[in-house]
Amino acid sequence: MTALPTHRPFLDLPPLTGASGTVRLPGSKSISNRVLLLAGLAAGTTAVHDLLDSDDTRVMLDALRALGCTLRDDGGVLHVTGLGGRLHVHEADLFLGNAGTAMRPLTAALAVLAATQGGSFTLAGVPRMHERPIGDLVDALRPLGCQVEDLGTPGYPPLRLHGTAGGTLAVDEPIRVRGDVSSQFLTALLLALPLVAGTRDVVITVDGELISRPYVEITLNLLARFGIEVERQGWSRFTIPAGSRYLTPGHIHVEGDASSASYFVALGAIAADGGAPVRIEGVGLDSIQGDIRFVEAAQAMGAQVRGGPGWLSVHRGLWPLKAITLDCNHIPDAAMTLAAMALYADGTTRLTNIASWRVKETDRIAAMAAELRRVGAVVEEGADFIAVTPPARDAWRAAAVRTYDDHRMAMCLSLAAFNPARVPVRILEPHCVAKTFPGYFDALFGVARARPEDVPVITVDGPTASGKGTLAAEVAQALGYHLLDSGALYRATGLAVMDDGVDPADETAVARVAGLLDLRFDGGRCWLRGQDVTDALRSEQAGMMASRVSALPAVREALHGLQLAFRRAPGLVADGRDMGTVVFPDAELKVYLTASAAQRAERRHKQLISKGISSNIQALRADLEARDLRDSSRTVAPLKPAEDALQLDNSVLTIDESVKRVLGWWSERRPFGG
Ligand SMILES: Nc1ncnc2c1ncn2[C@@H]1O[C@H](COP(=O)(O)OP(=O)(O)O)[C@@H](O)[C@H]1O
Ligand SMILES: Nc1ccn([C@H]2C[C@H](O)[C@@H](COP(=O)(O)OP(=O)(O)O)O2)c(=O)n1
Repeated sequence: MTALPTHRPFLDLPPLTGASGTVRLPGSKSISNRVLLLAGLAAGTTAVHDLLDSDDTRVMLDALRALGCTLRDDGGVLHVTGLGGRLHVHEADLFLGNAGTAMRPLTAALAVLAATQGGSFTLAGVPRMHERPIGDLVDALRPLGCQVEDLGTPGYPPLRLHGTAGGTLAVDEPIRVRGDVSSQFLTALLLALPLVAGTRDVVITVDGELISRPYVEITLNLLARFGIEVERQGWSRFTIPAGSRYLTPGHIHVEGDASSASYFVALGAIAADGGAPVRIEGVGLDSIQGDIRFVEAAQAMGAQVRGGPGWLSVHRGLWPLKAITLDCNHIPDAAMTLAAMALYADGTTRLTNIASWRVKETDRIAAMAAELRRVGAVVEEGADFIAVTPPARDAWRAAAVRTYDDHRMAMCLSLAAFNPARVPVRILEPHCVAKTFPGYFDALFGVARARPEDVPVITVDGPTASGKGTLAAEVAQALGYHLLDSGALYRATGLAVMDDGVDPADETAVARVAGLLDLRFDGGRCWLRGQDVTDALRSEQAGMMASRVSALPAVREALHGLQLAFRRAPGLVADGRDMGTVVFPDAELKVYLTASAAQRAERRHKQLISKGISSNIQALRADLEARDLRDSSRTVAPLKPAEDALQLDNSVLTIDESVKRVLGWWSERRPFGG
């Protein structure tokens, strides 16, 4: 399962220039939550493969668990043992975050179950969820005899669903539901009403024009996988046949999220060339998700797309992209990505029939208009349309864009980083992507390229035990940047030299070892020639040996390219002795960190004790002073502050205070203000 992204207030994207390579998509949110509910209602155990791990699926899983379903994760396959249509738990308070795909169907299912088997359930979410309408669903449920109590504003969550055992529902007449605000109300009824289709057909009729039909198709498709063959007359009448029962298919595979694919289709159209396209795996032209038709819209704007079952391959065709006018009713979520592609079009792109955007995670029409204007676009918005005219080249602005706790805002706006003006983009509250795509930014940086000179670098140089490593790691973590512990490269060279029995004074031989260093950093551990050397690297012996071999010019030369390769989007924090003076002379911020020798000896002493290594503080101090002397008196790349470095003596500062100081300096240098 994917790790959730760290909550950080912002993530800065450097200007990006190209993209190529493969992205493996996480599972579809719409399919995941429907499958979970169906598996939870069915009898028996369903093995769910490739389930999306995200905020929205997590709240659904928590709800199923609270209702008495058994969930077992077996090496990435989730085994769900369902209720078999019988309530195991008759009272529960469920928190459903901002997941419409959990709130709507659970409301319908629990209303029906409480009304027939007795129970009391409250369903609540985050404040935004309490602004998202559910009245049309409640209006469909109440005439059946379901007791739905508004706990806040009528027509909006939170709700309480209750009833007494032995109740029956009035399902002889067709059940009417409005289809023109959200198709999720119809989906919710379709998923829940098989529970009461024992002895007679249950008919649902839709009032008004049904929007977002592709999502209803997903519902019908998945119901069929669970043994329920709904008969459909056009898009206005749906019949659940008498005797319908949820039957687990045993195993079910969740395909990749077609809406998530849209960002990478767009990326390919904007930034990949034919020789090295962006390949998307997990969803393909055979997808059951309506948003796969985003591909046609992207093609209309100029994307070159090939695809097959479970894959797509995209590169740039027309450039600039072609502005289009499109009715987006069939791709409500993915259409947002067209608004971002419009930044690179040859005129005004007009997306129409998108009124449903206004009742999603946020008012997406207003939010998109405001944020695209912030980067420099000219945007017109109406009740159900948005029209985007790209910024002229010199009108692009380095903007801090808001994301409104809306994953799609964050993912769409990241595409603004490909601007021709080479200005960076700051994404505020970027962790909102966890709603559907926790690894989005890693996936983006995995395929997107930046010019090295556009990738920001912060250097932290200074003597041993001044706290460089600690400070650099914390700053990198706060900014979401990569980390280069350059000392580790010299230490690893030292270890390899000792291993091979090479004379540390033989410059050519040591440089050869450095040039062939087989070193890998992974999950906070370090591997040398396939062996975990994380602890060995930190030994004082490795430090001393590193200090010796690092004085050899040929060794420094051999490690130079390796260090430069760490400069990758979104940014780098590099610690060492010569990061600011030699390796990254153009770094935007250079910090020279010092502390008194007494402080440093004491810190190292404590550090060693905490690792269970005994040491003598006097000897440590003598060693570190010897190392300072050698590091600063060598002829090549000696330890000294870069001319433009900011000095920070942290003798009397805590780690937190040092980190705050450096982040403060950094924010002053960024072009975003504040
Ligand atoms: N500002 C600070 N105040 C107190 N202790 C610190 C501070 N910065 C770092 N330390 C501690 O000092 C020790 C050495 O820090 P480290 O980051 O390993 O130094 P370096 O990379 O410069 O050799 C660590 O145990 C760390 O927790
Ligand atoms: N950029 C660098 C980093 C380290 N070195 C050398 C000099 C140092 O004494 C050793 C070990 O560095 P490291 O940063 O790991 O050591 P400390 O954690 O500061 O004790 O490597 C260097 O010459 N240039």
